[in-house]
Parts: sequence; C-alpha cells; structure tokens
Amino acid sequence: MTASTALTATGLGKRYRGNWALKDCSLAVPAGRVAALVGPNGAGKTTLLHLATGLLTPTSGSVSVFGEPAGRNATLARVAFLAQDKPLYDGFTVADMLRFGRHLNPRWDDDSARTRLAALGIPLDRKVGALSGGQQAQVALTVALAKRPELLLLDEPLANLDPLARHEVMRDLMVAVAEREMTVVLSSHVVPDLKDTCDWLIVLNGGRVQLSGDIEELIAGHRLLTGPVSLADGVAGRLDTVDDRRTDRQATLLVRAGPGEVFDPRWTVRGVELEELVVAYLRSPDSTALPRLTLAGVLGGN
Ligand SMILES: Nc1ncnc2c1ncn2[C@@H]1O[C@H](COP(=O)(O)OP(=O)(O)OP(=O)(O)O)[C@@H](O)[C@H]1O
Repeated sequence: MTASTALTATGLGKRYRGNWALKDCSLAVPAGRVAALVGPNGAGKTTLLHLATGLLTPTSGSVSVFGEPAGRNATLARVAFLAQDKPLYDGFTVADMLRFGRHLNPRWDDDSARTRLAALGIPLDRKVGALSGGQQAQVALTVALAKRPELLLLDEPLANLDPLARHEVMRDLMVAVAEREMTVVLSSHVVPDLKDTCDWLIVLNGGRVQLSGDIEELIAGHRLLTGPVSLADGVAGRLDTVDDRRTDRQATLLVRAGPGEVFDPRWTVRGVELEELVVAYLRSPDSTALPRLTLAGVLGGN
C-alpha cells in the first residue's frame, strides 16, 4: 500500500502580473515526513507555502492537502502555518496569544502550550514585543503546535535566530513530530540545520522544482568524483552530470550514480553531503532530479 500524501502539487503555477513566481510545480510530500523546502531568495518558497494554505489561489494547476483542495474550511482545520513575518502582536502578552488561539481553533491544546512555554521559561505575562527573537519564534511555534495540525507549514522559522536558538527550535520541532502524527514542510536557507531533522527535500529554483524526494535516496543516488580532467568527458557522456567543474588538470563532477556504479580507479569517488547536493543543483538550474515513478506512485496512492 502506498503512503498517503499530505501535500500534493500538480502543474502548480502562480503568476504576479507578467512574472511566474512558481511554474509547473509537481510534487508530493508523503504524510509523516519532515520536508525541507530550500532555494535561493525569490525561488518561490513562500509562494508555494501560501498556495498550500489557501492564502493564494493558483494561476494554473492545483494544490491539495490530504487529497482535498487547499484552502477549504475542512482543510484549514488540519493545517497550521507559521508565516515568515510571524503574526505575533507586539502589544499582546503571551497569555493573550494563547487566549486568541483558543477562541479561533476548536482543536486547541492549551495544556501542552502552557507546559511548553513553562519548560522554555517564557513568562505568560510578558508582552510579545519584549521577548527575544528566539523566544518569539518559540511562542509562534507553540501557537502553531497548539492547533494540533496534521500538516505544519513553516516559512523560514530559523531566520534571524542565533545558532543555539536555531538548534532549540529544530529540536523542539522534532519532539513534537515524535509525539504525534504530523507532516512538516519547512522552508529555510540554512541547509546544515536541516540535515539531522528533515527526511524529505524539495529544492526550488527560479520558480521551478529542481529536486524532490527522500533525502537518503537522493544522497545514495549521487557521487562526487575528483580526478584527471582527461577522463571527465567520458563520465559526462555516460552519466547524468549535475555539476562539472574543471581546472587545467583536475575535474570535479557531481553525477547521478548509485553505490554500485563502477568508476575508473583514477577517480577519487565519494558520497555527497546534503548541502553539496543542494548547492550543486542550484548552480546548475537546468539539472533536475524528480523521482517520477515515486511521485506517480505517491500521487496514485492517495
Ligand atoms: N505579491 C507579489 N507581487 C509581485 N511579485 C511577487 C509577489 N510575491 C512574490 N513575488 C515574486 O515572486 C517570486 C517568488 O517570491 P517568493 O517570496 O515566493 O520567494 P522565496 O523563495 O520565498 O524568497 P525568499 O527566500 O527571499 O523569502 C519573486 O520573484 C518575488 O519577487
């Protein structure tokens, strides 16, 4: 049986006046995954998340959440969205934020929100505007989690946080994922912070999906070769080459190849790190790795 999908985009596009912010975007995030949505500034990450929440309507294609069109009332109750400009009201106290959430959300979990804030040492009577950036991010995450979402969408939750605060937010997110059935899609520029947390990757570049799939499978399907430049054309002609950098003597190639692929022993061959993979694809906007069979399977299984 194929796992159900939390988020599905099919030929999804959004145009602002003459410009496509997102184009031909097809992807599926299986339920229960923690997906990293990465890409440079202006890649379309916020646009995709806004389409998934129903804040924007598609210009073309469609987006659905647990098989239902995004933005419907029934879908909204299952989704929490933490926007990039965290919608925290500076003049409100933390307790006001909880009261607000309780009134707006029928599934609101006040006890866990209070327990979480107490554990973080964030006083309920403090005005939100008087909290540090890290504490504000934690309050915003607490409010989002208290909605008890099945799909949690986070737009740059780590922006403006110092490394310790970033680590704590990611750790708390993982605790929440372990405690309940939840799918997370999290946009970020900070790829190293995602590698221990996320198990699914979506790379957007210039409004298009370049990479989408299970992180372990993507890593296992690529190799980094370093060796004499004279051998480079042979490899580039035989295998999909994502990134090809050459000096007069040496070539460094990132190729799509599984662990069983046999190379000339003059190459030094090693696996790739998540960040190397992301950077290599972003450097080569025409390269894509979209697991069409997997995608078709996931799409068909819902
Ligand atoms: N309301 C809007 N009107 C016109 N163009 C827009 C609007 N919102 C976004 N865009 C454009 O759409 C493209 C994608 O923007 P988007 O904010 O989705 O990217 P992003 O990947 O989230 O970027 P960042 O990492 O900087 O937040 C950009 O070129 C942006 O200028």
